[in-house]
Amino acid sequence: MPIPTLTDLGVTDKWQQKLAKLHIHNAWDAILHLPLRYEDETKITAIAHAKIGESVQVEGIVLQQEVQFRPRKQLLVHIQDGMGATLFLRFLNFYPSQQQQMAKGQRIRALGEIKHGFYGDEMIHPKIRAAEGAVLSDTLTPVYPTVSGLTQPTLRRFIQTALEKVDLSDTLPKALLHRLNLPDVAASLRLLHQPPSSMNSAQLHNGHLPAWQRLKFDELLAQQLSMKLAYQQRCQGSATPLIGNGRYAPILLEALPFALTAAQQRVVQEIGQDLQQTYPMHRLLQGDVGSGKTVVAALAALHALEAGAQVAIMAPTEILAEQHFQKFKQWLEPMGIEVGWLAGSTRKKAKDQIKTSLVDGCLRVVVGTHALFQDDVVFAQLGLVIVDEQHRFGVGQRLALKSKGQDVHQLMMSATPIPRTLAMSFFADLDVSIIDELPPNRTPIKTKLINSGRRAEIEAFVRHTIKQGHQVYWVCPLIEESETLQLQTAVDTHVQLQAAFSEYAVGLLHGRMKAADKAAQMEVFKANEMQILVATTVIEVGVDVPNASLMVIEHAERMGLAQLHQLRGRVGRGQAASVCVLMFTEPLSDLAKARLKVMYEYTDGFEIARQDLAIRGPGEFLGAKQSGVPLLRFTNLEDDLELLEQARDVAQYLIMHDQKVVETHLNRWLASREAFLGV
Ligand SMILES: Nc1ncnc2c1ncn2[C@@H]1O[C@H](COP(=O)(O)OP(=O)(O)OP(=O)(O)O)[C@@H](O)[C@H]1O
Repeated sequence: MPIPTLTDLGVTDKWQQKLAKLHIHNAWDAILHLPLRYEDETKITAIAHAKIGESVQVEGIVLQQEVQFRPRKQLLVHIQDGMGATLFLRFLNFYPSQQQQMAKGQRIRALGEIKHGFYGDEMIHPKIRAAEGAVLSDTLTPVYPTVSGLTQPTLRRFIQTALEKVDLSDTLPKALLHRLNLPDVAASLRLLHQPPSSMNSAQLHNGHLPAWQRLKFDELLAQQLSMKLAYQQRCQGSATPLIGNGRYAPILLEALPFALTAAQQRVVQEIGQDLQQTYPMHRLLQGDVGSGKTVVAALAALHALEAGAQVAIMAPTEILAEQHFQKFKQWLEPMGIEVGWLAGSTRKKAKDQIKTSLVDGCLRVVVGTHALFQDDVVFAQLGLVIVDEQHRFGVGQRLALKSKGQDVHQLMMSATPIPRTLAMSFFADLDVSIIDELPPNRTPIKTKLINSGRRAEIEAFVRHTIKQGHQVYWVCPLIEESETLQLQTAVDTHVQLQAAFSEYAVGLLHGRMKAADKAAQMEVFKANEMQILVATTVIEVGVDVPNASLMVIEHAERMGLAQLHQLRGRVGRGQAASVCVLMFTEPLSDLAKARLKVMYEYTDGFEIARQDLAIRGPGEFLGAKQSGVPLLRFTNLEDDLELLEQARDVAQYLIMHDQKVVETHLNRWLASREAFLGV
């Protein structure tokens, strides 16, 4: 049965516009609009028994009513219940009609929270009704999130009608629900919208309540089903299988100054197998900072090249793309493979040349930024796309890239470790390879938390580090003075450090510099012709200078965990013992303290990501808005891992054995635009 529209429910246009603001577009949306809290109008509480902080309904006769003008205009009503106890009702805004309703001698009911006031116990702005003829309701009264101009009774009426008109027969088989110990969906929804008076708010807001578990399960199941179907669809798609002939990869392995770690070997194999399939690879390569993803990407590229395909490597910033470009050139050109470069700042003539050689197929490998997505970049035979830091690219860009070559193989790399729960939930349509091992002989990075007042000590330590032959990053969060954020500018710091370290070369790198200037600074730093590099967070991702062993981060308290972890990962990449100094300025917020503590205690990216998730919640963690990652509405992934695992298994089972259930369940859940698809 189709889901009724709002018009079917008898909601007029005027109200539909209000409901749209609450993201309610049809009857199912209305049903999923769950109460914020509940009011108890099922009973009358004796004033003497009402506790401070409790929301109750009392009944009494008005003893006195008074409009006061100091300290501000307010209406004060004093009532007394049948047992002789009294209570004040206070209104800061009021109408003459209310004054009439609460005239002296009237018997009224007041519903609100009991507070301890100046005159004694009181309710502020309680809901008032005449006691005469009033009945007690059978169920708790839901209070919904609403918008101005849409009152609770009106909204309640719409939702009530929706509950009556929508076919709430269960989408899941009884036996399955029984096995999972979940209640039926209609009962669950009715319970949350109209709970019996025997329940209280705490019980109703407990996520472990069977009714909540059922909604969460349904939501997770719908998510898992649609991702699995997307995955199936991909597996039915066609892509050119890339069969490597072993011509290039062994040459690179031979030339590297190190042997691959076991983890690198494993993921290279996983990728190699994917590339040989007739459907497109969508693989996410995860590895902590410095775990050696670049060489894995290069081996994947060589595999595709051996099979005669073209390869595009894309990074989110020019500095990172440039670095990949240099590495790929260094590794591939000795084998006679030319590597092209295409970024926003590339001059038109050079761009045109690259484009021509991509379309005629002479150029087999190109590295660049999102400039690679432009419509006029056409490939003769694109077979593999490698996207670094994939979470930084919008979905739109990824799709644009997909359209470059019919169903090309895609390898996405991420140094932001995604905790298992999130990966399982949101990347169920991707295959994931994890490099869970760092190259050998790395000395763990030592993290020090130092108050910015102790700058002189830090400078002494910088000098000591340089004397040992190593280099230093000095990171400042902003480049310009901002009144609101009194952050020290990188430009100022550069001047200061130049003065303090006049015997050394001190460079500067910030986001407003031209790409070529940035690249030039990096080159000088890499060659150790510069000992200190003052930088904004442009160096956050991917910069690889193994000789740098000290990182100083100013105003670390202002940065997020993922960013700090990425920054810290710029050191500890060689064999020297590395140190990361997190400078902070007091006072510290609780959040800042929590973050700095995590940075001090953990170095493992996955553990930091887990902590980050716990501190910020999945929404912010994933940066849903930018990444377009769909979010769940009822489920809290940290608490509901078990449900997620069940939903995953059930989804797998249903897809194989019960198409009908899959269809009905998805039909219902996808009807809500604001459900997990979140778009
Ligand atoms: N198996 C290995 N043994 C020793 N060194 C390695 C190995 N693999 C990579 N390296 C070196 O480790 C450093 C880090 O590698 P790479 O830049 O690929 O890291 P990454 O995973 O891309 O990290 P990030 O996300 O921080 O950029 C590089 O200098 C690289 O040459």
